[in-house]
Amino acid sequence: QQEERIQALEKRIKDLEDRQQTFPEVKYLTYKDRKRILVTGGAGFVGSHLVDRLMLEGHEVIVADNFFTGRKRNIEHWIGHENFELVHHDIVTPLFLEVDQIYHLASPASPPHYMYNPVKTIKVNSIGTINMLGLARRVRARLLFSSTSEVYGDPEVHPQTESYFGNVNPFGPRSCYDESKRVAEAMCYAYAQQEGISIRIARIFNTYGPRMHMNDGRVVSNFVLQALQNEPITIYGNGQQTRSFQYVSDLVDGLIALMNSNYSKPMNLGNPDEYTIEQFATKIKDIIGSKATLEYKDALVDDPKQRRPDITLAKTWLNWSPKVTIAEGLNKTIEYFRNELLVHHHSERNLFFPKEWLHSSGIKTTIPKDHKEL
Ligand SMILES: O=c1ccn([C@@H]2O[C@H](COP(=O)(O)OP(=O)(O)O[C@H]3OC[C@@H](O)[C@H](O)[C@H]3O)[C@@H](O)[C@H]2O)c(=O)[nH]1
Repeated sequence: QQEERIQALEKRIKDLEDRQQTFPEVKYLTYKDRKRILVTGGAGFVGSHLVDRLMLEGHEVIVADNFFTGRKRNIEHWIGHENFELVHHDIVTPLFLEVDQIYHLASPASPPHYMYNPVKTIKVNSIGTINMLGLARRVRARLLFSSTSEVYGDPEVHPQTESYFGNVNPFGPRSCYDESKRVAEAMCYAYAQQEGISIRIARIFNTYGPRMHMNDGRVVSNFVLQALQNEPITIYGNGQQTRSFQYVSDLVDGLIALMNSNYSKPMNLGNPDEYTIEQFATKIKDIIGSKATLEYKDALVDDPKQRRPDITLAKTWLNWSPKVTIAEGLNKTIEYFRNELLVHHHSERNLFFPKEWLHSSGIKTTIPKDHKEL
């Protein structure tokens, strides 16, 4: 009987040991170099990739997220790490923290998500941004605002330069997003002028990659999931509208470079690699080798007809340009969604961690067991 009890205890100890969390090894920064950084929307698609990079670089990171579109599992590999903190918070109510930098990313970004609750979309970008600028003023932190290519609306200038004022419908289904992002840019300008706040504005163009939600509804995740399941690929309108797609790691490089630069006017961050939506559907279908057919649906109201960033400013000021080709980026994304489709139980995890980042900047790493190489 004693023997049995010892065996049971040994099993319990082993189970507990197996459950122990291991973290990717982060760089050590001294207190002089280590920053305390708030990432609003840090559990979202772009936010979580940014958090990975800031953590690996050795900073203290606080994520504030209301989990409207963000997910705990995007950042769960950092929960418990001494440099990391997750706050379940909706920034429409003020937040009092002591930080050096704020990456203000909180906002639904996919058209079906931001149109789902347009009042909330307006609130997060207006009241939420005022609250974050107020926080920046109180603690004298620098704030980077994640603006969007949608400030150009349905552009009549192509490619879009930062000096173009845009062609936005102020009264339509997209206006909750486009106009609230525009007013947020105006708020950043006003706070910089009136209160001396250090601000950065990234106008982010279409971005894709692992950790996009299965229900995201944007074109990349829709087409990849449809092609993988041999379901009809839904093209809105005639498919002749264009978009230019950047892989998420390029965007993260750009965001960090912009934050740490001395450039305080709006800057485009995107990949000028432009496709019609019809071409893009065929491309994804071919890479996957899918039998899916193309299905043409009604066009969306006010859907921009063309979009491509002019990235001269980012090249000049940040020495930044996108590195990941569409083939590389799509392969990683397709692999991620393939794994997502295999998950049937909560215990089957599909945690994505970008391993290539672990090997950059000489960071020595321990890779958590659950993380799948893509
Ligand atoms: O299933 C789909 C989804 C989308 N589309 C089309 O594909 C194009 C791209 O649509 P997405 O929904 O991916 O993204 P949009 O370009 O409309 O908006 C995006 O712009 C830049 C960012 O700020 C935001 O992430 C998002 O608002 C649109 O023309 C859309 O009509 C389809 O044809 N089929």
